Amino acid sequence: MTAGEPLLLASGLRKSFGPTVALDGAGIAIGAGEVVAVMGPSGSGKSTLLHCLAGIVRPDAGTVRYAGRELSALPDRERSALRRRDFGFVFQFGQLVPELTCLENVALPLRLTGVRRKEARDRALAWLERLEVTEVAGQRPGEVSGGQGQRVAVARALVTRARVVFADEPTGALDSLNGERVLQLLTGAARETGAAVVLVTHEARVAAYCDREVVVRDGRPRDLAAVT
Ligand SMILES: Nc1ncnc2c1ncn2[C@@H]1O[C@H](COP(=O)(O)OP(=O)(O)OP(=O)(O)O)[C@@H](O)[C@H]1O
Repeated sequence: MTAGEPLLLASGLRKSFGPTVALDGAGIAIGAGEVVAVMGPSGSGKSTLLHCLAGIVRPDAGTVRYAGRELSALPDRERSALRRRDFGFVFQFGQLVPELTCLENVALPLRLTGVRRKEARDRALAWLERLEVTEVAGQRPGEVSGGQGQRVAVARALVTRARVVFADEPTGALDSLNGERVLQLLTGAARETGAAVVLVTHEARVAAYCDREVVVRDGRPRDLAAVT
C-alpha cells in the first residue's frame, strides 16, 4: 500500500446487469477504521457497490484496491482467503447457518481459519457477551428473535478481527428500537476493534453512528459533508 492510500479504494466502477446499469463510474475511498454510511434511493446501486468493494461481484470496468492490492487481479482462491481473513459480513437476514447453534455460528469463521475448537468457543462466547446475547448461545437461529439474530451476525462478522465489515441493510428487518441498538452495537464494537464499516442502510438516524455519509444516485456515490 502506498503511503497515504486509503484501506479500500475504488475508482471508475461500472457494472451492468443486461440493459440495467447498476454502477456508472462509481468511486469511493474508505480509510482504516472509518465508519461510512451508504445511503440512497432503492435501485441506485448501493448493494452492487458493496458487493464490488468486497470482491463478491466483479465489476465490468474500474478497480478496487484493498490494502494496496487490486482485488480483481488476485486469483479466486486468494480473494476468498482474503475475504475470510480480513472481511466480515452482515446482511439483512439469512446469513447464519440454521443447523448450527448461535455459538457455533460465531465460532465458525474462526474454525475455518484454523483456530482450535476450545479457543474458538471461548472467543465466540466473549463476542456474544459483548453483543448482549449470551442467552441465545445454545439456540439455533430459527429459535431467536430478529434482533438477537442480527447481534449474533455482528458477533460473527467481528470475531475474526475483520479489518472491514460490510453490512447491507443489517437493520432492515428490525423495528426501529432494535434497529438502532444493533447499529449502536455494530459501530461501537467496530470502533473498539479498529474495523472499518461500509454500512448500506435506509435507517434515518444512522448519521449519529457514522463518520461520513455517502449518497448513491444513479450508480454513483457522492460524498456528503463529513458528519460532525
Ligand atoms: N443480480 C442482478 N440481476 C439483475 N439486475 C440486478 C442484479 N443486481 C442488481 N440489479 C439491478 O441493478 C440496479 C441496482 O441494484 P442494487 O441492488 O445495487 O440497488 P440498491 O441501491 O442496493 O437497491 P435497494 O435499496 O432496493 O436494495 C437495480 O436496478 C437492480 O434491479
